Amino acid sequence: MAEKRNIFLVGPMGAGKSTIGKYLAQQLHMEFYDSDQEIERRTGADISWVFDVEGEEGFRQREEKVINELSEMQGIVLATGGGSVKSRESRNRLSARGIVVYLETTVEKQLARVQKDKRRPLLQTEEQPREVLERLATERNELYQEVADYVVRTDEQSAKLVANQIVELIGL
Ligand SMILES: Nc1ncnc2c1ncn2[C@@H]1O[C@H](COP(=O)(O)OP(=O)(O)OP(=O)(O)O)[C@@H](O)[C@H]1O
Ligand SMILES: O=C(O)C1=C[C@@H](O)[C@@H](O)[C@H](O)C1
Ligand SMILES: [Mg+2]
Repeated sequence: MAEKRNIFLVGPMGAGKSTIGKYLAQQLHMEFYDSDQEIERRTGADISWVFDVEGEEGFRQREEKVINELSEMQGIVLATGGGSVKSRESRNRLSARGIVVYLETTVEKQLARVQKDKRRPLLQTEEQPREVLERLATERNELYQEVADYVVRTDEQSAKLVANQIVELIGL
């Protein structure tokens, strides 16, 4: 039997990785995983708690381990954490083990989608959320581009329609 390809979604906070990933997995009858949710499941705590107790460095170590283990599976859709591409190891593993789709959006849309949500520790600082998101975009957009097989905009249509577009694009 042919190897079942994985689909890995990368992109910034509020791009829609978790939401679109679920639709995509439903449409393709694949299993859905989310690295943030997997870290929460394993620690029994939410992401903000892990950042508070272990620092971003501790969170990144957990994230790298979870992505390594999940990406070894076959036939899954994986929504990765927004900062996971900072790890060269994770970028290499994602590229080697599946089709990587970069969900691209604007800082404006990110703000509208995540501003009221208190679960993103990097936005719970003194710095204005817009400035944080712009800084992260400057640091990371080229990493998303580097790892991506496909780039799909998520600011112009609903999450369901974006999932349909991905199915057509990758020809599954
Ligand atoms: N294409 C879309 N159109 C409209 N709303 C969307 C779209 N995609 C996601 N959303 C909404 O934006 C919010 C954030 O989306 P989601 O949690 O999927 O982002 P994420 O990329 O997983 O972010 P994070 O990296 O922080 O986990 C959710 O409330 C979701 O319903
Ligand atoms: O962009 C980031 O660094 C993050 C994105 C989220 O998915 C979570 O992994 C966490 O809030 C950090
Ligand atoms: Mg998510």
